[in-house]
Amino acid sequence: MSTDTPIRVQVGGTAGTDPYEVLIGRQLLGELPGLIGRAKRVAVLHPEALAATGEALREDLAGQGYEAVAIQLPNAEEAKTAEVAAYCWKALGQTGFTRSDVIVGVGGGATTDLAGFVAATWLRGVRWIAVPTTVLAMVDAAVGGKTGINTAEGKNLVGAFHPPAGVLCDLASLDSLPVNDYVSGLAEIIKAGFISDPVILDLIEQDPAGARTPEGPHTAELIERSIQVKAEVVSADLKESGLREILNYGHTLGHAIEKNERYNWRHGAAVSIGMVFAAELGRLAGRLDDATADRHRSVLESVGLPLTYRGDQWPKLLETMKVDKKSRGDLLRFIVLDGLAKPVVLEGPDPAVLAAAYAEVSQ
Ligand SMILES: NC(=O)c1ccc[n+]([C@@H]2O[C@H](COP(=O)([O-])OP(=O)(O)OC[C@H]3O[C@@H](n4cnc5c(N)ncnc54)[C@H](O)[C@@H]3O)[C@@H](O)[C@H]2O)c1
Ligand SMILES: O=C(O)C(=O)C[C@@H](O)[C@H](O)[C@H](O)COP(=O)(O)O
Ligand SMILES: [Zn+2]
Repeated sequence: MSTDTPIRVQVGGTAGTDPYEVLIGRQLLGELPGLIGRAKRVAVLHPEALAATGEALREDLAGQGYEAVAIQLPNAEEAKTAEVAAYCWKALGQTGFTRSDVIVGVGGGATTDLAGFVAATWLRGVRWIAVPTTVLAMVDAAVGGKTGINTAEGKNLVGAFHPPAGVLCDLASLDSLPVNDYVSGLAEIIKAGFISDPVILDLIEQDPAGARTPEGPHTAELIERSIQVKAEVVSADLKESGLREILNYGHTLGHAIEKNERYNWRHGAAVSIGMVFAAELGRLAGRLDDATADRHRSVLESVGLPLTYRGDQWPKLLETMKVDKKSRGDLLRFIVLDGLAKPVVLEGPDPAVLAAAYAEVSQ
């Protein structure tokens, strides 16, 4: 991909939603003023790990005449709490942040989820721009307008649908990402492959080692294809009244594992195990063929993602899954595959089938 001209993917613009663009390329910060528009104040929310980036951006915006403040957040999931949101609300209040001002979230998915949530709740909604700096945030978290925080009872239990005004994916930011975080993002890329675009799986299988680094031969294509999948789905169903549930493939168990690990695991690692579980569930429910189910294990393992979790945790995980957002009353619902790229909802599976699927991923 030429990195001079960014790739532009349009999201939304249907069913009364405002359209916005996801830009993929390098040196994209020049696009920010156009997105910020006539705001007087800009709040740059960034994680501790990107303190220098956040401050440089604040200075740059201040130099352009904006009243710019930087708000530093804890790294990773520690940012996705009610306390951190309240800290941001206080900072915005002290800055005199109005409805015409703009929030910029620069960081991984935890940062963009929190920044978007603060934007959704401040004055009942202000504009925000996502500048994702991890693979996972580029291909998934920053696109689609799901924003939120975790509670002790579960992942993302509090939140709002509040799409950004634009998303700037600067591939250069991936150079500083630790390999574990890079690989975590591959889980969502692989998810996009299984639910919608199998070329993604072919590209990773051709060169799994290359897929683990930003220098890999297919990095830009993998990111772009995954963003296309996400963009198509959320454009058709922003508020998850149907189709959007397919993006939750692997997340029913994945989120329960994250809660069980007190949010100390990376999201992609938990979703990886969740996808192996969902594949086994699909197979045991008589829907998914053996080859596609087995392909989950091989492709996830080839890039270094985990496939198994502690067997003795099943009763707790099952309890947590009951408050998954796809549940309806007492009915557990899962996304499974009816075949490659054919996601469907499996409602109320037999508890024995669920336990048998978990036995296949338990250590
Ligand atoms: N809203 C959605 O649709 C959606 C979709 C998928 C995932 N998510 C959420 O995204 C979160 C996971 O996001 P993530 O995988 O990006 O993890 P993350 O945001 O926790 O980032 C991982 C770590 O990398 C640091 N970091 C970020 N960018 C960096 C860079 N360029 N160089 C060095 N360090 C950097 C972060 O500070 C953090 O410590 C989860 O909370 C998950 O629930 C949301
Ligand atoms: O965008 C979506 O919709 C997704 O389900 C994408 C997931 O990768 C993401 O982790 C999302 O935050 C999960 O949403 P939740 O509603 O299950 O919390
Ligand atoms: Zn996810």
